[in-house]
Amino acid sequence: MKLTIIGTGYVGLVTGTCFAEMGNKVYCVDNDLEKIANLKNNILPIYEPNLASLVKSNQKKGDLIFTSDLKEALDNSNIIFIAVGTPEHEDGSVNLDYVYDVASEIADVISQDSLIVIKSTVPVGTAFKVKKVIESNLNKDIKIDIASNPEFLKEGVAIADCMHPDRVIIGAQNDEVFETLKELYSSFIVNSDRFVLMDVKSAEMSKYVANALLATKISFMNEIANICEKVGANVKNVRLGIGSDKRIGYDFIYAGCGYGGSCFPKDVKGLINTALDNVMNLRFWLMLMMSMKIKSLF
Ligand SMILES: NC(=O)c1ccc[n+]([C@@H]2O[C@H](COP(=O)([O-])OP(=O)(O)OC[C@H]3O[C@@H](n4cnc5c(N)ncnc54)[C@H](O)[C@@H]3O)[C@@H](O)[C@H]2O)c1
Ligand SMILES: O=c1ccn([C@@H]2O[C@H](COP(=O)(O)OP(=O)(O)O[C@H]3O[C@H](CO)[C@@H](O)[C@H](O)[C@H]3O)[C@@H](O)[C@H]2O)c(=O)[nH]1
Repeated sequence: MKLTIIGTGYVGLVTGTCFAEMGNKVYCVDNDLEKIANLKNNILPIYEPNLASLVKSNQKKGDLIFTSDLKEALDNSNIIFIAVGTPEHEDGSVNLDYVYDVASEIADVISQDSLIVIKSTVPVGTAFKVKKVIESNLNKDIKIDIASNPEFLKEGVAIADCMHPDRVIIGAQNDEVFETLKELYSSFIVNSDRFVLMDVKSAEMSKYVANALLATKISFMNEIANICEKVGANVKNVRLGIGSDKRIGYDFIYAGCGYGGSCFPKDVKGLINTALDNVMNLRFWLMLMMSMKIKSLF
């Protein structure tokens, strides 16, 4: 298959390279000219075991193309992944500027019917907004399909996570899109049970909920570690004791100094903001309505 990945950062570079290794032709686009120039010379912005050799061999074969020319990429592929950053604003809400900039840039240069796949971690509803931005800026008659395909790789074991995923979540609106993405991922997944197909919004939500639940496990264990220290118990033994219950599991209950990483802090805040924007406001609105009703009785 012929693909474009827009945003050649941690996620874009790793997934683009893995797709190329599986026999696809992949255009990795970035607007950071220095990053692209370096990648063309096999100079990588990150270290991941095995990544450098895969980049080198696939670039040599011509299956992995680094470019800043979005038009060249889109003219040659009709599955387009968006993998740009979604950092946090100061108030903890998600900064979607990079995502929407890419949507406008796609509309400017796209020349054929395409499937746009959102791989960046984005708040629920963003994929449909991206589709709207593209469609409202198009000046040609082009069909756009949209899908959500959140990424779950961990830094340090990114290639292994990408090549052997626990699951691949695909959120889409029609069977054709499900089939296209299942075919693309079929070389990573032999067991078809590991495809989780759903609607677009549930896929977007799943990514935040997974990170928030993992972060909750760690935070809970950190609190337990404090108590263990006070009472003379060893949290490492407690981890072994509770992890053997498969409903709890051994992973993500290692106590430490508090979770960090590039995603947990911002994604937990992202989910809180979604709740505040939706559920909390709704609660406020209902309370206001009720108090107005009570007032009207007197
Ligand atoms: N890093 C991780 O471990 C990880 C794992 C899973 C999901 N995610 C999510 O994936 C997304 C990407 O994360 P990342 O860590 O790869 O980010 P990153 O900052 O490493 O990479 C983003 C890239 O996008 C490029 N970019 C920005 N605007 C562009 C544009 N208009 N055109 C072309 N390129 C553009 C930047 O130059 C940069 O190279 C985020 O939503 C993140 O939350 C990250
Ligand atoms: O038992 C644990 C596991 C992790 N951590 C901490 O949690 C953070 C995140 O660790 P890890 O998950 O290994 O790294 P990330 O690369 O940040 O990956 C997380 O964030 C990514 C971005 O969303 C997701 O794709 C991954 O599935 C998710 O694990 C780090 O500060 C770890 O030290 C602990 O304290 N205890």
